[in-house]
Amino acid sequence: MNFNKLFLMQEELDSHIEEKHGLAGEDLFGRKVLALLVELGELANETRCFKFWSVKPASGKDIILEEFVDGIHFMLSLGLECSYEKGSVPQLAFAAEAEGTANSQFLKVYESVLAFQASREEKEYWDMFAGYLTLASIMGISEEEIQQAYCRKNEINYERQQKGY
Ligand SMILES: O=c1ccn([C@H]2C[C@H](O)[C@@H](COP(=O)(O)O)O2)c(=O)[nH]1
Repeated sequence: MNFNKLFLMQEELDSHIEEKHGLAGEDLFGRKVLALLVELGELANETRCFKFWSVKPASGKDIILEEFVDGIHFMLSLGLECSYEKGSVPQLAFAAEAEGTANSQFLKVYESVLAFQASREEKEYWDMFAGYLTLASIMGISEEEIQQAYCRKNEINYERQQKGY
């Protein structure tokens, strides 16, 4: 996965949003952490993986992908807040044989987001990211799909800003 390209795209989008909303130079860490947790909840809701009381199926792949890459946006954005994109990006082994259920992996990712929030350390940052990619793997989402869906949503985010979102 070409993270350098995604970090660059995220940096441009974030700058655009911050300028537009007069937030340049402001500490947005806490708000971005909460935004990420909310996106995780939205994604979980679309998968319906925890809804043992319901027989309705998960949403379609496009919807799941869009929610998934909303989370990628905020993860990249948090990395930029902490300047971790300039460090050497660890090799993220895309979990080809991810074990566990989506439900248990969602819980692990929530935990890792909060661990990163508490420490703000680079190791915790990449652990969180790797856990999220493992979740993708469990859900049958490929690297290629993540890249494509990220680029598509990144464009939509610009359009929304132009339309006064
Ligand atoms: O500083 C920001 C703020 C928002 N977003 C993007 C990430 C998600 O793709 C989308 C979330 O918007 P909602 O649909 O949740 O409002 O906005 C960013 O990339 N950077």
